[in-house]
Amino acid sequence: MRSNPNPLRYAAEVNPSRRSIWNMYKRLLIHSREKWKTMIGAMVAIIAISLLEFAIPQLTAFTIDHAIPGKRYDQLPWIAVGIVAAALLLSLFTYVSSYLLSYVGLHTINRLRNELYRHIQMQDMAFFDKTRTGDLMSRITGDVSILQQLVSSGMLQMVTELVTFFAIAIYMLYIDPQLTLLMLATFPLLFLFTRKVGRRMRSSFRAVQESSAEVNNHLQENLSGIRLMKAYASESYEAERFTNRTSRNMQASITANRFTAIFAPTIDLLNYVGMAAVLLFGAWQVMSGELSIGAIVAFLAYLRLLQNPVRQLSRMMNMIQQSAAAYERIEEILDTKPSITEKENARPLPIIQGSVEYRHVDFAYQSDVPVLRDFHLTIAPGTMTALVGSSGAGKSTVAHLLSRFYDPSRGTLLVDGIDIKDVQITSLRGQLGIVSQDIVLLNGTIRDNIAYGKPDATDQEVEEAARAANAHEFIQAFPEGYQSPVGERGVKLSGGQKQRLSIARAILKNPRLIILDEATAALDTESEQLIQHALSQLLAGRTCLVIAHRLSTIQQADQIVVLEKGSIIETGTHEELIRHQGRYQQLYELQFPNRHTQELQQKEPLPSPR
Ligand SMILES: Nc1ncnc2c1ncn2[C@@H]1O[C@H](COP(=O)(O)OP(=O)(O)OP(=O)(O)O)[C@@H](O)[C@H]1O
Repeated sequence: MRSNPNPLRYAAEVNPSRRSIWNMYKRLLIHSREKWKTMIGAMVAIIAISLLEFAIPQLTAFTIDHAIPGKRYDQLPWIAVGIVAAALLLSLFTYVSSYLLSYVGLHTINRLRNELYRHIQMQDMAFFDKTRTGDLMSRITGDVSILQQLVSSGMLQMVTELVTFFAIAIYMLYIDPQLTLLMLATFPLLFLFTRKVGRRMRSSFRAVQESSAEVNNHLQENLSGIRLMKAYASESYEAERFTNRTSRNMQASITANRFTAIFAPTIDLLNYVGMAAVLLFGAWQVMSGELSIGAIVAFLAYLRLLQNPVRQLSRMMNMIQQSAAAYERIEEILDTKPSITEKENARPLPIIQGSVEYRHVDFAYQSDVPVLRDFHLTIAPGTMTALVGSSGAGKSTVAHLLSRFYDPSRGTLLVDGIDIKDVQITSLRGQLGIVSQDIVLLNGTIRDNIAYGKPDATDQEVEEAARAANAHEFIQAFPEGYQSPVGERGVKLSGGQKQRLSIARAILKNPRLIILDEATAALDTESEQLIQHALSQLLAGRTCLVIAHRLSTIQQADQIVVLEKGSIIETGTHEELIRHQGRYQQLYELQFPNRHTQELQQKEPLPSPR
């Protein structure tokens, strides 16, 4: 099998990319495109805010330069009304822009989160083999939420600050180019400083997010395996491991905060240097009569307005870098392409009869460790084939290939003579029923769980399937019957009851092909009989591939395939293989010492196994 071309990277390998901030904005814009009208509304409000912020100092300058020297008492009320009106409009537009941008932001983030979820779902099993659930969860929840913070409040602020900055800078250049250039002289330094610290900041934020994903992983694994932890009384051991992880997370946060803490005072310092220069030079110009007092007061007010966005932007740097680090982790998933994909011209698999052929199949999970070698097997429609062999021989792998969870590295797999790589994956899996020993019950009612493969099933169909699977009686015994909740917070079911539910689920789906991963755990005789009866209902007339752990249940199989180290070493019926006295007979002897073997040996020898 091909190894995943783009496995997710981890902290140590991370080198923050220069492009990720732009990529982040690009993707956010793509997702916000749909709401362009709202964005235009918000932009109009932002421009209005900038104009109003610009108008207020103008009124101050007018008061100082004209109203006061000319003793124009009549103008004072108008100036006051003007300032209050401008302030009212400013509040109104701030509210409008803030609401509209947060609306767009939340919408954008929602779309991004859904895109990410869909992309994760599309990944092949090799991706899930390599990636830890806690890590994926922290990317979908934690990292996306960090971006949410940027989009909902930060983007508004950034756009407002940038518009204000340019509007004021242009106006000031027009009023007094010398003074403005003097003031702007510190800005290249600011830019260089931001760039240098920004990248280091991002990798430290990245480390924070990686370590918090580790904390998530620990929680996810521990809480879902709480019984194991309690059974082995490993609480203090796990608590210590948890403390180590949270400490690493804390250390990473401390480092990241150090950068944040250096940042703001440095920006302030550079701002004050600029201000001192303006003040000295401006005062000198006033003294020499080149500039009015009103102009210098207004200029200083603009300077504050100009420095504000810079100060805000520098504070936001923290948020931007944190978001860029989060975005890098999101992008890694979005850039991961599944290796199991449909061909462009894939067609739906027609309703099948159920013949299966593995044609000289080789397979490896990791390219240097072969798992199946030249595996060749033909299964006739409506028959039962059992796979037996030592643990790790490759039995489950044979079944995984049929579900197209993985693709063979060589050879082909045909269903009804059609290469499964040529058909749409959903149409293949739609005709396949899997009854596995680790039964997954989802949060929902018993009915939802049975109807999982056929959501439009009627109540009658659900009940028929449950009856066929010997599950109806115990379901009825619950106070809420089919509507009883199951899953983490639902009714508690025994192992045998869960198995019967999963058989009912498969019966309702009515597939032509069944993969049955037999339970290893022995059940009590009554449950065993109920399950065997349910299974016989399920298997009747269908093609069935059984991964057999207990040889008692497969003696009626049409063919038994003995696998060792990924190759078939014997094939035949139960009787044929017992007579052959090979590996199957050994396995059988191990499970049932002295049973049948002697009896069969006394009969006429059967033809040799194929
Ligand atoms: N997802 C995986 N990634 C890497 N190696 C795997 C993976 N799944 C199985 N293997 C390896 O492939 C080999 C065959 O595994 P498989 O599960 O098919 O054996 P099995 O015969 O079904 O075993 P068992 O009877 O114990 O369930 C084993 O060596 C196993 O370690």
